[in-house]
Amino acid sequence: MVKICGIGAGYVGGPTMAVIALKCPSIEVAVVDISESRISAWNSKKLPFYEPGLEEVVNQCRGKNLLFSTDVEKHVYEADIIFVSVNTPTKIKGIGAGKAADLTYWESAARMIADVSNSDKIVVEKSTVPVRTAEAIGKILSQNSKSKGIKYEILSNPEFLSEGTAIQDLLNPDRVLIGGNQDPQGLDAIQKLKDIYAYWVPQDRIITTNLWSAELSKLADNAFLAQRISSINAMSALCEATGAEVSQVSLALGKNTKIGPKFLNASVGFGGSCFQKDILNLVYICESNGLTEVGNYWKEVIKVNEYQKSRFVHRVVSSMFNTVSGKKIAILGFAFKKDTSDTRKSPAIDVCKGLLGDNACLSIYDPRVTENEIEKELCTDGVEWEHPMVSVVGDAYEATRDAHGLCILTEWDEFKTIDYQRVYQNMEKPAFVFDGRNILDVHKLREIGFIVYSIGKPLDPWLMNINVIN
Ligand SMILES: NC(=O)C1=CN([C@@H]2O[C@H](COP(=O)(O)OP(=O)(O)OC[C@H]3O[C@@H](n4cnc5c(N)ncnc54)[C@H](O)[C@@H]3O)[C@@H](O)[C@H]2O)C=CC1
Ligand SMILES: O=C(O)[C@H]1O[C@H](OP(=O)(O)OP(=O)(O)OC[C@H]2O[C@@H](n3ccc(=O)[nH]c3=O)[C@H](O)[C@@H]2O)[C@H](O)[C@@H](O)[C@@H]1O
Repeated sequence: MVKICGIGAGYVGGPTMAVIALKCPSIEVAVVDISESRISAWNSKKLPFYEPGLEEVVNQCRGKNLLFSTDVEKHVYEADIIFVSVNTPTKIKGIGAGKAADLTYWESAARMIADVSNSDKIVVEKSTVPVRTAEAIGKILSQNSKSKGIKYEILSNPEFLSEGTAIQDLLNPDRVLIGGNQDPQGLDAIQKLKDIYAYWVPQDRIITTNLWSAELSKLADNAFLAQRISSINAMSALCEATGAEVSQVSLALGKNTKIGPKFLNASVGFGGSCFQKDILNLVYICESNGLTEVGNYWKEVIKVNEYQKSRFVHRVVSSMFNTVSGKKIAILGFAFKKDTSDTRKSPAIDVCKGLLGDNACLSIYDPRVTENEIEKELCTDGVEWEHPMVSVVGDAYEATRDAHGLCILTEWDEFKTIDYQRVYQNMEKPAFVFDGRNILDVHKLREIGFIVYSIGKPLDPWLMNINVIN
């Protein structure tokens, strides 16, 4: 029986390994992590994060051919194939700080693999890594196992799932990308990994390339997606200045088959743990290769994203008579997108911090994010949570009661069906709505009496003559 070990039980490692276990009943899958709390959550009824469909998949396989353990060494020792899905955050200090990927976790996993292994292994890079990481990992593995005569084959098999739709994405991927050495051993390893995916993925969706193309394709993929969002967000600012409507512009663009309709929703800015970190990493790689202009090109994607978030905060403050000091503002949605409990790099963090900087009182509601998570994100730099200006509440009506304004920061479906008439009655007047996700019906809200700002839509007459100073 083939044995797989997945190192890293996070948003990628957990769902990916669970789907492999589901689709390959004859393969034993062990998911290991150094975090005891993560592993005990995977072994409990309440999984470590919310992801639609994940619980069902885990419940079908856990205790059969899927197990979660902190006994990292044992399962690495026993495995034929090791998937490494550890975190690769942006470095916060030292050379390349603020841009380069921090490969500490990866290197420590590689050294541990070399230490405990006693048989040949295929090591699969699932984490997103800088191009040519496989070369470094290969050296660490081979140099540290020389005396044992073990052969390692390294494959790059980047993950393209999106949070909120991870299970669907894994069950029915657009494509699976496998990069490997183009020599007989490398091609043999590629075939072995292809055989696993072939249990459920059609052959023509499994693409094979050399190692460096696979590693770089993942960074390019995220950079292209984020670039589309920054492009439409840049257009949204121009729409507001000219009377065009960004959703109509998106529709027109999306009907061009050369462009396509996806990733054209203007928003308060993109979030999530990866877009920013992967673009910064790409910029660093460009600069390290002397390609300053190329790096500068990609940097602009992040700059526009920062601009979009601060533009939103300025709209809120300037619309409300240039002061939000002491005013209650309801924040609806804190996750970085709907259908996830993940708050990493959520635009809500910067918007909340911006409003708190202007002394607003925030009442925050998110259907899936806990108070603990919100506290962790907002209380950086040793700030105490006993923040009299922030409260986390259990529903949208409570959040909006006696508020002067409400901000939609995540596109949760339930925010579309709130009784806005009731919300209006219970708010201070004039009552403001700032829709950072363009999910509400602006005309209906205006009929109720709200003053409405919706990203990239024609401005409310109230807001027309207010200049946004950045
Ligand atoms: N979150 C996402 O949607 C996607 C993430 N990725 C990439 O996948 C990688 C992982 O991302 P996430 O799952 O979001 O991160 P995560 O932070 O949720 O999970 C990483 C896990 O690895 C564990 N870990 C770290 N070092 C370890 C070691 N030496 N031994 C055992 N466990 C160790 C950590 O304790 C943590 O639980 C990153 O490179 C990311 O860029 C790729 C596609 C999608
Ligand atoms: O490497 C990764 O981590 C993953 O990053 C993204 O997935 P994810 O961040 O989970 O979610 P997305 O749906 O891409 O959304 C990212 C952010 O962009 C925002 N967004 C997305 C689409 C859009 O049209 N407009 C927009 O503002 C979302 O609200 C969210 O804040 C990519 O879509 C995945 O292919 C990739 O595997």
